[in-house]
Amino acid sequence: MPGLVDNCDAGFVMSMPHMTAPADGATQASAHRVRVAVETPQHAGMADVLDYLAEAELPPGTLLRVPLGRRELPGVVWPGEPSAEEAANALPAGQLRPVREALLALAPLPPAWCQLVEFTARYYQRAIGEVALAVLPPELRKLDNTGLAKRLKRLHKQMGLPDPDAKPKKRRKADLQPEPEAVPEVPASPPVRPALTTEQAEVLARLSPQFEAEAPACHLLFGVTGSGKTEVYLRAAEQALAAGRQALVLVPEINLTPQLEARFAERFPGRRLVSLHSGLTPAQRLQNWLSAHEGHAELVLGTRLAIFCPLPRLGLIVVDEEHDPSYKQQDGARYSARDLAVYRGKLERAPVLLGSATPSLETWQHARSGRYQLLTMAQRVGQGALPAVRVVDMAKQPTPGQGQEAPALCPPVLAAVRDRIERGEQSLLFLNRRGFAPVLNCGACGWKSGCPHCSAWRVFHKLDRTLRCHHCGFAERVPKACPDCGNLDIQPVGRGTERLEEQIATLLQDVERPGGGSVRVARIDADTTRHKGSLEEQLAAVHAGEVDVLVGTQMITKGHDFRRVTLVAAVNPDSALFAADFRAAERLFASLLQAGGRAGRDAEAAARSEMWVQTWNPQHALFAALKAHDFTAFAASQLAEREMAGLPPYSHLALLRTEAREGPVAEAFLQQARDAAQAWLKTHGGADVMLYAPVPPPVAKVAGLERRQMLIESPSRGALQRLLANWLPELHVLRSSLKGIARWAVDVDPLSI
Ligand SMILES: Nc1ncnc2c1ncn2[C@@H]1O[C@H](COP(=O)(O)OP(=O)(O)OP(=O)(O)O)[C@@H](O)[C@H]1O
Ligand SMILES: [Zn+2]
Repeated sequence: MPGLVDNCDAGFVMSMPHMTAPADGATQASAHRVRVAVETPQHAGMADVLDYLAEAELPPGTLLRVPLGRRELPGVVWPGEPSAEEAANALPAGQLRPVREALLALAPLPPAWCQLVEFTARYYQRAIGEVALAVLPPELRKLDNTGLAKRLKRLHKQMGLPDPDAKPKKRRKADLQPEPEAVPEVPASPPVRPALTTEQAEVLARLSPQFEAEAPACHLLFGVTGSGKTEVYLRAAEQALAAGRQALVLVPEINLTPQLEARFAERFPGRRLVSLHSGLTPAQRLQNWLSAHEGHAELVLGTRLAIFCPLPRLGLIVVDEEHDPSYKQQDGARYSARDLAVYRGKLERAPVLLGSATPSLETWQHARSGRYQLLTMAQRVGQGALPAVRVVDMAKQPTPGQGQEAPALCPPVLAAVRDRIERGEQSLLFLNRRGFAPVLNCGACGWKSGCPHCSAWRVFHKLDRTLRCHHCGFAERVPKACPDCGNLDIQPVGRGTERLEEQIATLLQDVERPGGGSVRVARIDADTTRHKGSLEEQLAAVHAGEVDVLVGTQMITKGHDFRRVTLVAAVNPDSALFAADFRAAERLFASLLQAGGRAGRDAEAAARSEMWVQTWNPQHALFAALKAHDFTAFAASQLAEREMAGLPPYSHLALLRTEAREGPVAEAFLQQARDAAQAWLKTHGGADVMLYAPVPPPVAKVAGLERRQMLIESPSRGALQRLLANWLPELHVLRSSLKGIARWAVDVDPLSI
């Protein structure tokens, strides 16, 4: 296979666009050769660090604009020497094209940033240039020196800093380290800090020395819901800041950033805090990123993309809810921000704090083996008890009449909700499925609302009367009659949050609130929160007690510190129990425990707080662990199963996915890829790497393309990585030899298979 790769490279070298005679004509003897990471088209099989000529020596990390073919692209001067092979293939200076513009207004990206990007590219099997450019703020890639200087000027003005123009540009080259920050003025009244609980104090006592350690460790803060993990993050950040360093705090979802931002802003008045997530305007995102990169921002809060934010004085990385699947990027370089946080902490000698009440089994395993330090908080703050978990056997509930659907809530759960309303407390109903009904059905001919482009049903959304595919987005107005037989009576089957909200309002219409008036039911999910600020508004109404029953998807079960909720009900968790995916149980347990964790956070109401689970499988071991709030027991049983089955964390996985118009074409691609891999393994000794047969994923067709995937597994991460690095370049060639392959991609450490 290496032979094939070499040939392929050679073939492309001949037609490499940047190799054509220098159109720009400039090849002065005084020019300097620079290695530049650019986004080369992947299918071209080109190297992604290319040589160019610059008028002056440019420090690694300098952002530039370079010509590639007929285009002009952003690039980054890449550190390190070319490999022997690259050096042998290097072009004579006379054939190199000159750099168009070096963006010297921006301080070079730090070496640690380049190293993080390079590691990401290697590990997730992408090109360096692709990763480097993809993780920069999109706005930055468009700017030239003038535009950049303007942004920096604006930033400095906002921050009350001296005008950057006042300083000579030379600073950039002479002094790559940003200048130390002046300590901002601290306002007269310091913020109120609660006295630490015993457990918080113990955890922080163990964490403290890490801020001075030569090689700080990675920690798992394993704290039950409501144990006050956020307070630990705040105190840890305080220490980092006191040492003159910057703190990076990651949260899984954008919707968790505003409340965290508020808590940090309140605790750190006068300190510079910025957020980084995809919900910001491009200009805001650039501004915040610049502030972090220049070393002004002391606290950076963000979602997974923030892991790539350059921080010259990084002194702490917190990953809240570290188990959350949102930390895994789902396209391009499919990186795990949680895993990169661990790498980055080591690289930049910053302590890492992973927090969760239900750690991922990978992290849990590392904590048990001593690779991570385990910090435990088993008690809720201030006498708060965890809610009593009640598992309802749905098989024992009254059966609905012929042709009727069972009510959304069975009698005991409904009674419990009524109780809460009568006491003026809140209930939270958790259903992880949005829309009104997952499918419409014609009773006369059996027509169902399938998506014409996907192997999936289209979901009925009642509010705008559409049928919407949640896979490809295809939407149409709901038909008045069955498209096949004309029957007027087409019925929704199953239940999403929209329908649940409606049914709950009906079920509770005879209930009177203590203050008078009818019950107030609200819903929060991706559909009700599309507009900027709407989520905050809706959450504020819940916190203010203007809602009696809140219906929602997992959006409402994560992280929120609801003080009035004393009942949480999981309306229909069963579907996840039998999902084919090996992580389904782990994920369900985490989401139920998180959901339950929203109840009884107020000590005064904790004793009467409950979590109800409606299930047809009450005997499932997962519910026993949930009842006992026993993550440890659940993890032990899951780990035993994983070990037997040779699944993570006992093995390492990669998933090769491909899409084509025709299923057999996709299969043929994977089959040939598999043969090639096996041939490589045979000659290079990779007996411990296992290649499975290509299979369709659970939803096999999306947007008109057939999907197939192939699992690669090995107990050795190194062996798996070696195979991928040698094998994937060949797939670019294979793809061009097969007609009809739309795309292929590899997912290293996939979340689901
Ligand atoms: N030492 C303390 N004294 C008093 N109140 C505290 C203390 N620490 C935390 N709290 C309060 O306890 C509540 C729960 O804390 P927090 O939200 O940090 O819990 P958590 O562990 O992050 O929970 P979850 O995993 O559910 O998000 C918050 O209202 C917080 O203000
Ligand atoms: Zn579709």
